[in-house]
Amino acid sequence: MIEAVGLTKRYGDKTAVYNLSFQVRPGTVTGFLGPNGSGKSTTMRMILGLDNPTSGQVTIGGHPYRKLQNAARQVGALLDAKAVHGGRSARSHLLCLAQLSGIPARRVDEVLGVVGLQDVAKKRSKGFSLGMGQRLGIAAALLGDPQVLLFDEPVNGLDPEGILWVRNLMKSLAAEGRTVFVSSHLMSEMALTAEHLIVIGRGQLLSDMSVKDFIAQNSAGFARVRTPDTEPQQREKLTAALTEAGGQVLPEADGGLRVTGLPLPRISDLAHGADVRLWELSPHQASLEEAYMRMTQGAVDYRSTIDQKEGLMQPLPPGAQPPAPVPGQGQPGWYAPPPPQQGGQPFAMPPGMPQGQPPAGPYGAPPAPGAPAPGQPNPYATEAPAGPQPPAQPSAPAHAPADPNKPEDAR
Ligand SMILES: Nc1ncnc2c1ncn2[C@@H]1O[C@H](COP(=O)(O)OP(=O)(O)OP(=O)(O)O)[C@@H](O)[C@H]1O
Repeated sequence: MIEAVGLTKRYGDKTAVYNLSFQVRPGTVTGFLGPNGSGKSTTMRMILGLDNPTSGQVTIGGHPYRKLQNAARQVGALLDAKAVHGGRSARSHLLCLAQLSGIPARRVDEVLGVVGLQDVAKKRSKGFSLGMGQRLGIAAALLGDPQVLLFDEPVNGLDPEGILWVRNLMKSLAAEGRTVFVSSHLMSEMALTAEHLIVIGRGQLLSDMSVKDFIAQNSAGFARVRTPDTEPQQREKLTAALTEAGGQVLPEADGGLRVTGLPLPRISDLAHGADVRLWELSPHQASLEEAYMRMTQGAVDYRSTIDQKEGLMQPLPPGAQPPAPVPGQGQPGWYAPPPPQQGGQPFAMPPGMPQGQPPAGPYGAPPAPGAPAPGQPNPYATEAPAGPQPPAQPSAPAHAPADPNKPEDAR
C-alpha cells in the first residue's frame, strides 16, 4: 500500500503539492487524475524518493522508498519513458537495470516478451517510436516483479492496440493483488481501467473515491427530451411547460432539450398536458469525462484562447462581406487549422493565459458536453461540491524539458 500523509512540496514560492493525504490499496487499479501542472508527477517522484517533501510524508508498505530493502524488487515505476540511454539496445538497457538490482538476465527476456519488444530487443532505443519507448519503460517497471507499480501516463503515444494492452496489463497486475497507481489525462481510458480515483487540482486533493461513486456524486442525472424537428413551436411550448413546473431546461446542439429537476414520468405528463409530441425522452447520467470536467473546472491552469489571427487577414475590398465560417471547416480564406481533438485543444496552451471564462470560439477549448449556451447560467457548475480551494498559482511551469507530445509543453 502507498500512503501519503500531509504531503507538501514547494519549489521556491511555487507550491506544487499541498497537504495531500491518500492511500493506494492493493488489488485494484487506482487512477491518479488532475489537469496539467496539478502535481501528479511531483507526487509520484516523492513516492519514489526522487524528490523530498517539504513537509508530510509518503510511505510504501509503511516505509519511505529510500528505506526499502532492494527497492527495485518491491516497487516498479514508469515515470519518463525517454530517460533511457539512446545508444543502448532495449535488452542492454534492461540488463543494466537488472544487474544493479541482482535480477537474473533471463528475467530481461521475459519482460521483453511481455511488452512485445522481443523482435527489436537488440535495436538501439534512440530509434524507438514513442510507443516502443513506453513499452520499454513498462518492461523496466516489471523487471523486479514488484508488488507496487507506478505508471505516469503509460498510454502516452500508444496506438489503440497498445492502449488496450496496457489496460489489460494494469488490470491483471491488480488482480494478482498488486498495488497499481496510474496517472493519465485520458478520462475515458481511466473509466475503463481504474476502479478507484484520486483527483487533484493545483496540488490539493479534490476527490478520493471509487469511479462509480465519483460519477454518481459529481454528475447530475438529467433527462433528454426531443420534440419533432419540423415543429419548433412544440419545443417552445414544452420548454414553457417544463419551466413553469419547476424544471431547468437547456437547449442542446442537436435541437434536443436537457431537463433537470423533474422526473421522467412528470416530463411525459407535462408534455401530454401541453399537447406536445415527443420524439425522445431518455434518462442520462454524466460520463466520467463530464464529472471530471465539472470537478476540476476551477483548478485548470492552462486554457486556450480564441485565435484572433491579428495581422494575418488580407484587407477586404470595399463593399465586400467577410466569408462566413463553415461548420467543421474553420473559416474560409484562412490557413487550415488542425482538427480539434476529442475533448482537447488543437493548439498549445501557452503559459500565463488569462484564467477566466473558457473560450467559445471554433478553435478554443470546446465546452463540456451539455454546457449551456453563452450567456446562460450553468446549473451544473453551481451544484459543485464545496471542496478545498486550491492555492492560486500565477506562475507557469518552467521545470520540465519540452515534450512536444504534451500539450502544455508545446510552448
Ligand atoms: N523542479 C521544479 N521546479 C519548479 N517547479 C516545479 C518543479 N517540478 C514541478 N514544478 C511545478 O509544480 C507544478 C506541478 O507540476 P507536475 O509536473 O507535478 O504536474 P503534473 O500534474 O504532473 O502535470 P502534467 O499533467 O502536465 O504532467 C507545476 O506548476 C510545475 O511547474
